[in-house]
Amino acid sequence: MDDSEKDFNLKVVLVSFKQCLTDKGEVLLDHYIASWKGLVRFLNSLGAVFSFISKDVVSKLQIMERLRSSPQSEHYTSLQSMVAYEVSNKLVDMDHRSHPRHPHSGCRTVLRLHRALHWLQLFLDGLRTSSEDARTSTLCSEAYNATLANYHSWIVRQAVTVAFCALPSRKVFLEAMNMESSEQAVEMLGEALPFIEHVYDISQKLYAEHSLLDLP
Ligand SMILES: CCCCCCCC/C=C\CCCCCCCC(=O)N[C@@H](COP(=O)(O)O)[C@H](O)/C=C/CCCCCCCCCCCCC
Repeated sequence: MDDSEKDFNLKVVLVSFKQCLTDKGEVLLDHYIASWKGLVRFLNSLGAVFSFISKDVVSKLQIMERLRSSPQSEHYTSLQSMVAYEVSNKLVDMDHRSHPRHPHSGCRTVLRLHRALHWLQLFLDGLRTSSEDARTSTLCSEAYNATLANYHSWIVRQAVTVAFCALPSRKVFLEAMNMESSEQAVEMLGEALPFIEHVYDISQKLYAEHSLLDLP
């Protein structure tokens, strides 16, 4: 793991998902983007084998940041306002088209990150509940096969499987969280996971209500 990440505090990143949520159950995009930027920073610390993943996430975050700084930025303060604006203005490609008219809509872009958040939720819970000798590649694969793999091509799935082999041990992962001990790291995961789950569940319900879960 890259030494420059020694000051990386994953707790700040994971708990930052709590800041995404308002009392009214909105998911704020600025905090959502910031949380993902923190995850990318951790991903980059794992080495170049994950760069193809990191580049994809960064490209999606750049799309969202462009929308947040555009003349329409007021419509992109939350996932809820984004969905309402893009759906009502027909800015979302709702079916499988060979030449999408809105390949970089916020709804489509966030959906990819939303699916990845489900992977993260399952992976972190696996890390939290698994035995000390559990293989992180297995934890990652199980979470991936239950989530993102359903939306990826064969070639992406193969590349991901190879990348998983480069993952550090569970012990190294927990140490990377810069907590006092593995036990405290596991405890922190237990504190942070509900926030991630809540963001995921609200987003899932929002997308399902607007039939956006299968955007091409
Ligand atoms: C103490 C534990 C801390 C764990 C923190 C982990 C931080 C992980 C950071 C990011 C997670 C992965 C994000 C993956 C986003 C994938 C988005 C996606 O599905 N993109 C595809 C679809 O986009 P469009 O083409 O439709 O625009 C894209 O086609 C695929 C790109 C290739 C990358 C996909 C790989 C997914 C791997 C998921 C497992 C990541 C393992 C990271 C190792 C911890």
